[in-house]
Amino acid sequence: MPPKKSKVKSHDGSTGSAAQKQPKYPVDWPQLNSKRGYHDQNLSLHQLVPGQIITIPRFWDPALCKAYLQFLPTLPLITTPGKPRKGDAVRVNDRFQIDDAQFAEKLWLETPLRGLITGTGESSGNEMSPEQRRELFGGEVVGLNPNIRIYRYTKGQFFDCHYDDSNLVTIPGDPSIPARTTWTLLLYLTSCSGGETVFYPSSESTSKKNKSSKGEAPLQPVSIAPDAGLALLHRHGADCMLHEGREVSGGEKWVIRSDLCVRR
Ligand SMILES: O=C(O)CCC(=O)C(=O)O
Ligand SMILES: [Fe+2]
Repeated sequence: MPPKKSKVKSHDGSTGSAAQKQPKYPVDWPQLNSKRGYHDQNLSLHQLVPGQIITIPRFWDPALCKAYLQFLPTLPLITTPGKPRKGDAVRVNDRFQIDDAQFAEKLWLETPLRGLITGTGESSGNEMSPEQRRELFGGEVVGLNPNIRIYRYTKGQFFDCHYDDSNLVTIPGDPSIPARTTWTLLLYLTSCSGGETVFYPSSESTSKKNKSSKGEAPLQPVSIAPDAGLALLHRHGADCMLHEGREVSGGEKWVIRSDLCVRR
């Protein structure tokens, strides 16, 4: 059953909350090049809902997930303050948020992500022209949002239905790049019970991209179960699908969140 849509759209609260201050120290993230490396993994983009949801199974290997799962609990995660800001979705989890352009760049350059997104490193399928890639990702993808979020959901925690906003960001460098976020990146580090990320397609959000038309049977929710190493990308901003992170019923769900950025 799709959730009731409230009159006011809830947002992901990604522009930051006054209740959560930015840490001022550099974070010593574990190295991204795990022993097994990425090159022999036959990674590719899977368009689960064309133009809306893409998955990359086995994006991170088990050793890399493990290294991060040992490190991330040492960060000062903050349990959701009781009341969301007006217009923000109810999110009940533990979160660490930081503007870390260096780490965002590493995630972009030192993993297969750039190759997969720009088409220079894809090993199978998805032969797309540069124009098709621009159309799909909303422009020339130049990197990831420096705003990195780490989520931990334990039993009973969830992220209620919302839409993710597109934000204007600057990717530092020489020269720096003015950019806009177009797709959300969620990287799951664990598998767990419950905790699925569920999307509720509407004919408006999919008709342009998915050729569904009015009068067809109601579109079914699309559910993605957290799976260690799986990356999920979904379009956000004006064409974002309503979605939620369902309640975790067993184990822990750990996620690294950033966004694809296009040049503006
Ligand atoms: O944790 C999830 O499954 C969803 C997270 C999400 O929707 C968000 O970060 O905006
Ligand atoms: Fe979201």
